Amino acid sequence: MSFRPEPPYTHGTIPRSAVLLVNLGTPDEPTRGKVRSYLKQFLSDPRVVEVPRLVWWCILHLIILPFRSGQSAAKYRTIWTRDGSPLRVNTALQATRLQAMLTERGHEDVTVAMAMRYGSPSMPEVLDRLKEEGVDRIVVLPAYPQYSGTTTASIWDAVFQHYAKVRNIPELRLVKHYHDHEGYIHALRDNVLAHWDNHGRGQKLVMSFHGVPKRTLLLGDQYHCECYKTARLLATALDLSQDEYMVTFQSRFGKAEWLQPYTAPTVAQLARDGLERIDMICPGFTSDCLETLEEISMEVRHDFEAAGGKEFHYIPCLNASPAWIRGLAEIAEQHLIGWPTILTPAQREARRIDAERGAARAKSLGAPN
Ligand SMILES: C=CC1=C(C)c2cc3[nH]c(cc4nc(cc5[nH]c(cc1n2)c(C)c5CCC(=O)O)C(CCC(=O)O)=C4C)c(C)c3C=C
Ligand SMILES: [Fe+2]
Ligand SMILES: [Fe+2]
Repeated sequence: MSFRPEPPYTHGTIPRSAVLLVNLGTPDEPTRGKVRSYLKQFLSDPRVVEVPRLVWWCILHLIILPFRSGQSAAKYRTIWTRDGSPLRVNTALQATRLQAMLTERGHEDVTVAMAMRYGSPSMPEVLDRLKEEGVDRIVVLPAYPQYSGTTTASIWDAVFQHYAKVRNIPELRLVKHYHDHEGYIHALRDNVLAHWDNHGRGQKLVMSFHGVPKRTLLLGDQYHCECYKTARLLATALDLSQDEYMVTFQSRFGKAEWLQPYTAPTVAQLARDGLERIDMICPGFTSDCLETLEEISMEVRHDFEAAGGKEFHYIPCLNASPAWIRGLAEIAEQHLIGWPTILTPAQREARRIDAERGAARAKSLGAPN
């Protein structure tokens, strides 16, 4: 086996640290072809679908991809923005703002980058770029507050698969979860309070999390418990009693049982029970995406109204809200601890000389200015 080529090693360079924000991924365009290739990569991941590979290959290629790609593309078209998929736009903005926030907090020697587990910018592409930039310490920060084998662990798989082909591996720290982190809970609370200030308050706050097969819970995945802990902490921060909020699970895929209660039928039942107004928040998604903007804010809204509900309020995700960027900076700082992210004057001077040397080397190799 041969390893990937390494950039030349120079004695005395100060390695940089990086925070890599990783989200799920999204198609490049809302077309059948692009959605198909995205779904193919996503749904071929054995962490996401735990069905024997040969059986699943047939189901995926003969049923799911031919039928779902066009249907999903049509849904993506309803949420697409001028700048592209909301998930990618929001994640990119979070990375830019996190970079600024960390610099403001004194961490001048940290690069913030973002990558997608499926699709682009891909993890191998971004990890290679960080190496070229002289990064030798990386905090991998998944966009998922709650740990799940289907999501967080799959990001780690991608990290390990990439570095299995690399000779000089950077120092790595993997953030497992932050479902109960103060910065995260406070940012959620601020979001809800801001919504209530502007639009008044509903009779119930429904907290909808992405579902996973129930089997994964029975086999030891802690995701379900972490969703409930987030919900409890948010309810406490908002001073809600038990009957003022509830937890549901959305986005069921396939015929197997997933975590219950399912969001859509539950919300319809609330309307039939006489609730006129509900507020919905999706705390497990840190960026708005297809699952929040289309499934919740369009489909579930329709289900609630069709069952007699009057007012359905969707509270947007944290996205790049100042409170959440502060929360992300605090989470990143806790994992950057001990790494030289704040330079001494001597290191700053050494870094300047490094940069000059790098520019001179690039010039001698004929790189444009
Ligand atoms: C097939 C099984 C799936 C599991 C298990 C699953 C878990 C899971 N997903 C997210 C977050 C997101 N999922 C998104 C889209 C999406 N999810 C699945 C399937 C599973 N997810 C599919 C097939 C799709 C694609 C859309 C569709 O065809 O329905 C997204 C949005 C992506 C976007 O482009 O906007 C997110 C985010 C979590 C957090 C999770 C488990 C905890
Ligand atoms: Fe999903
Ligand atoms: Fe549990």
